[in-house]
Amino acid sequence: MSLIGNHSGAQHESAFEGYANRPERKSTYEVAQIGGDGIGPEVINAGVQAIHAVAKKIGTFTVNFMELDWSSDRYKRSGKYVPEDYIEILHRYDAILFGAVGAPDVPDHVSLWGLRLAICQPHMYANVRRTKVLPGISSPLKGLSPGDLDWCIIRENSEGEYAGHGGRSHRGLEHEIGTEVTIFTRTAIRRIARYAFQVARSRPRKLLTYVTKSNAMRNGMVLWDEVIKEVAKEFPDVTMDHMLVDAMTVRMTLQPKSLDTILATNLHADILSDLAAALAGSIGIAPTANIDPSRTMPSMFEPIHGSAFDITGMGVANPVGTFWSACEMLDWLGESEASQLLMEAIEKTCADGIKTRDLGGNANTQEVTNAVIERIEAL
Ligand SMILES: NC(=O)c1ccc[n+]([C@@H]2O[C@H](COP(=O)([O-])OP(=O)(O)OC[C@H]3O[C@@H](n4cnc5c(N)ncnc54)[C@H](O)[C@@H]3O)[C@@H](O)[C@H]2O)c1
Ligand SMILES: O=C(O)[C@H](O)[C@@H](O)C(=O)O
Ligand SMILES: [K+]
Ligand SMILES: [Mn+2]
Repeated sequence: MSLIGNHSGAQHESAFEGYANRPERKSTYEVAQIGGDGIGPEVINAGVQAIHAVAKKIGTFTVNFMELDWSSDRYKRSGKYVPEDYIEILHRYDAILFGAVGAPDVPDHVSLWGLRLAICQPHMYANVRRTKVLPGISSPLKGLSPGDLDWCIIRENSEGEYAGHGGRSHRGLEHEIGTEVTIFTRTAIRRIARYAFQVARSRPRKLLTYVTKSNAMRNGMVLWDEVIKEVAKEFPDVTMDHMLVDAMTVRMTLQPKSLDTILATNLHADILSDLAAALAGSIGIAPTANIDPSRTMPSMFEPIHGSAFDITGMGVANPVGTFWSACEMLDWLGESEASQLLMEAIEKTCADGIKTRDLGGNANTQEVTNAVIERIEAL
C-alpha cells in the first residue's frame, strides 16, 4: 500500500532528493546507536521507538540497532571514547544515530574531539541543518507563521575553525600564548560549495546565501568568496547572494522569509544554526545530518543540541530534534516514504499541542514519543 497519497508529507521536501546518489533500498538496515552523554541516551531511546513504529507501519523494511557505549563514561573508565579500530567498526553500518557528547566532569574540548569530531571529521564533510516553524509551535519572532521560516543550513564539517591547529606555550606566565589556527583549503571549500548549490537547486526557491567574514578576515575568508564564485558558474539556475556573518544574524531575525539555503563555515554555521533553532521555537526541535556524500562511510544523524546537563535524567528532554534527525536518516537511506510519514506524525503531534516544556507544554519525553507513535499508527 502506498501511503504517499494518504498524507500531506509531500510538502516536506527531502534534503537529499534530486541530487544525491540514491542508494539501493534494503529489507534490513543496520544502524549504530550511540546515545552518548546527558540527555543523548534519553532522546535516542525515543528516536529508536519512533523508527521501529514507522518501519512496522511501512512494512517493507526493518532496522536493527546496535548500541555502542561510546560516551564520557567509557572515557572515564578506559581513557578512550572510541576503540582503536572505530572507523572499521562504523563502516559495517548503514547509518549512525547519535545523541550528544559532553559531561560536566570532562573538559568539553576533550569530549567533543574524542567522539563527535573523531567520527565526523574524516568523511562527513557536509553538515545539513534544516529549520522550519512546525505547526503548533510559536516562533519568538512576532507575526511569523509556518512556512515563513524554512531554511537549510549547510555547514562545512571537516576543517576551518575546527581544524585543531594551534598550541599553547609560556604556560602560566603573563605572556602565555594560545593560538587557534583556522585552516581553509580550496578542496574543502569547493566540495562544500558544490554540495550547497546542489541542495539549493533541489529546493523550490533555488536560492543560496553564503556567509563569510571577508572584511576582517582577509585571507581564508577571501578564498571562500573566490571559490564560491567559481563554483557558482556551474549553477547558473541558482540565485546567490552574500552576507557577512554579523549582518546575517540581523537578516535571520528581521527578514527570515528572505532566506532559503545557507552556506557557512564550520563555526559560523554552528552558531547560526543554534540561532535558527531558537527562532523556530527551541533548540530541542532541530535536526542535523552529518553526510558523507560519497557514501564511503555511513552518515551520522543527531539532534542539534548537546547533552543538556541541566535537564539530564528528568525525562523532559524534547525528542523532536531526534525524530526529525531520524527522518533525515530514513531519507538518506532511500526510505523517503517512511521519512515523510514520520515527519507528518511529528507535525501532527506538535499541532495537537503535545509538547515538552521548552516549547511551553507539559508533556514529558515518553508522552511525546507515545503521541508520535499513535499518530504513525493512525496515518
Ligand atoms: N553534537 C553534540 O554532541 C553537542 C552539541 C552541542 C553541545 N555539546 C556539548 O553538550 C554540553 C552542553 O552544552 P550546552 O549547554 O552549550 O548546549 P545544550 O544544547 O546541551 O543545552 C543548551 C540549553 O538548551 C536546553 N536543551 C538542549 N536540548 C534540549 C532538548 N532536547 N529539550 C529541551 N531542552 C534542551 C538545555 O537544557 C540547555 O538549557 C557541552 O559539553 C557541549 O560541548 C555537544
Ligand atoms: O561546536 C560544537 O560544540 C559542536 O559543533 C556542537 O555544537 C554541534 O553543534 O554539534
Ligand atoms: K547532538
Ligand atoms: Mn552546535
